[in-house]
Amino acid sequence: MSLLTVKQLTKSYQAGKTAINNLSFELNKGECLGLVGESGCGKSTLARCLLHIEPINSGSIYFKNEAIERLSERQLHPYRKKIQIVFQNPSAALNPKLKIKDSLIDPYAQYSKELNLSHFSYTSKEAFVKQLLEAVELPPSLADQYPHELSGGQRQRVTIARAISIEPELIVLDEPTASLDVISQGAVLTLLTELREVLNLSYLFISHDLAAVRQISQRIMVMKDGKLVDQFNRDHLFAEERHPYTKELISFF
Ligand SMILES: Nc1ncnc2c1ncn2[C@@H]1O[C@H](COP(=O)(O)OP(=O)(O)OP(=O)(O)O)[C@@H](O)[C@H]1O
Repeated sequence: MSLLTVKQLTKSYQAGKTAINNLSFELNKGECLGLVGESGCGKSTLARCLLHIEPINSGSIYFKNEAIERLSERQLHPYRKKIQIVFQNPSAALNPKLKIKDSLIDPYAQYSKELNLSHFSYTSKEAFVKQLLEAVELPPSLADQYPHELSGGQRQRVTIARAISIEPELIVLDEPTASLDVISQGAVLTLLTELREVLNLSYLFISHDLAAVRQISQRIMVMKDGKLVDQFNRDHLFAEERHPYTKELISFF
């Protein structure tokens, strides 16, 4: 079943730059769909358009067959809790003045009246935060610490915990491991894979790093200059019919 369908999406910036050019794809429920391409090809613009952080010029975005690209902020409200995003830089995503427990509770506090959680359960703030920290394999003692007291990898786990706290259906992961060292990267990718299975999540995993995309995704899309140039199952990455640009990315492995 298609969870997210994008049809002929185009986004130009005022400066005249076409960042996304007639892009179409489908993301199926339960899958991790990878999007790879070099810096400046339009990956983050796509993430921002999907989340309505940027307006689009033309095209359609369907979430479970409902067109969401022209919805007002009020109409979008129910979708905001179903689609979460994790950004590259966890330091920018966490308020430095808030303790980890207060950042973690924020989405739940916002949507508590509409939520029907099946994996997590809310009995008290402390207990809920403990469950979230456990889910991302962090010690409960971090709840009372501030972001600057955590490592980069721990901070990214906190932003992941926050994204999963309201049990969304789709998470857009925009370069979530790019700011981490290789060991933390691998551990976060493994964690994301486990969480997808346990929480029945779907991911759009965006990265310039083909190795990371290959590790976590079932299907892979390749983007160049705002266009999709290739799309295939992970097992077909090294197939002869790959686009020359995909082969170029493989050569950097
Ligand atoms: N706010 C903006 N105003 C004008 N042009 C922009 C804006 N944001 C992005 N662009 C341009 O749109 C193109 C796509 O940028 P985008 O950030 O989406 O690429 P990216 O693939 O995510 O790159 P990176 O991995 O470096 O973040 C680039 O040419 C960029 O300069």
